[in-house]
Amino acid sequence: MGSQAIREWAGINTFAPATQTKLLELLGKLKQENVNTLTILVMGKGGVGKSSIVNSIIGERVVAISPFQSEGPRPVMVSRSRAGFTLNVIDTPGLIEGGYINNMALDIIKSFLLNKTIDVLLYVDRLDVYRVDNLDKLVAKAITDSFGKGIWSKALIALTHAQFSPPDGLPYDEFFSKRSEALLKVIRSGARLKKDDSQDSTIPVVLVENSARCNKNESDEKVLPNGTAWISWLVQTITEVALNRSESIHVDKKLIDGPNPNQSGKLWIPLIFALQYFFVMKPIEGFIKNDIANESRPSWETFE
Ligand SMILES: Nc1nc2c(ncn2[C@@H]2O[C@H](COP(=O)(O)OP(=O)(O)OP(=O)(O)O)[C@@H](O)[C@H]2O)c(=O)[nH]1
Repeated sequence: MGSQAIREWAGINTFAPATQTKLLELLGKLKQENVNTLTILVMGKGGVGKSSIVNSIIGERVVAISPFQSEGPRPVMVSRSRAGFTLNVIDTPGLIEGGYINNMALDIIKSFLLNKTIDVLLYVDRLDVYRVDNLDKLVAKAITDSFGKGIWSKALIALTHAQFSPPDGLPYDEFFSKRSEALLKVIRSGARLKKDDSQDSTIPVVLVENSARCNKNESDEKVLPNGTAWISWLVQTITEVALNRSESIHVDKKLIDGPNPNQSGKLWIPLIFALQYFFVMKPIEGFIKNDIANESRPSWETFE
């Protein structure tokens, strides 16, 4: 954002009064803990609702939404301030292109994030999906390879299209819990999180309905089919993740470049030389010495 003045977070005024009260209370809680800036990185596959969720949080149409791939330039950071608190939300391009990890997008995201600190990773996917597959695993792996396992301690998952009726009369909360479990399992596996890893235990999952046709309760708050006011729930969970004991992720050159494969290969060179010396050179040397010792001397070398 350079030296540009950060715009006032006016979009908060578009929320229902009850939601506004809750959000201001959460901002107060963050400030109480000396958190005056919060940077949220939004990532996920294409078309899952990443840009829509950015608009939903900011309360304005700040990034372009498209049923096809968004045309707007991304990554893009949207910053808003309110009562001395600054919120930065970074929207990123989808991580999958034609069935593969979009490594170019990943590189662009990494360079964009250089010298920034990620306080929360908002991993976005859809609720109305019945299976997880290898691509989900690859996305989780790509994120871990880029920012380290620690990023999952600062992560939460948002499932969009939450105003959806599960098939075959399956209860809504049951479908939600099955979908979350399946996604968490594949993410853990892709991110190589082990049972005793601190990142593993608590990746919260929240539901989001970005559609303008989202149902509202009597207080005019946008609600899920189970009655939960989701904007407050989302911001509350973001606040909890931001305030958890794990460190935010500072993206520096070392993190972006990762371990240099040439460098790590070089560590083996002295060992290989040592092994060669003891197991190849030494035996050959011994063999030659032995051979010389055993060699019967030619007659012309013998002085009588
Ligand atoms: N019904 C419904 N539609 C949604 C929701 N979130 C996003 N959409 C729609 O899904 C489409 C894709 O949304 P985007 O926000 O552009 O998704 P994205 O993840 O940024 O997509 P990429 O640009 O491909 O990375 C748009 O047509 C949105 O209107 C949601 O919660 N409910």
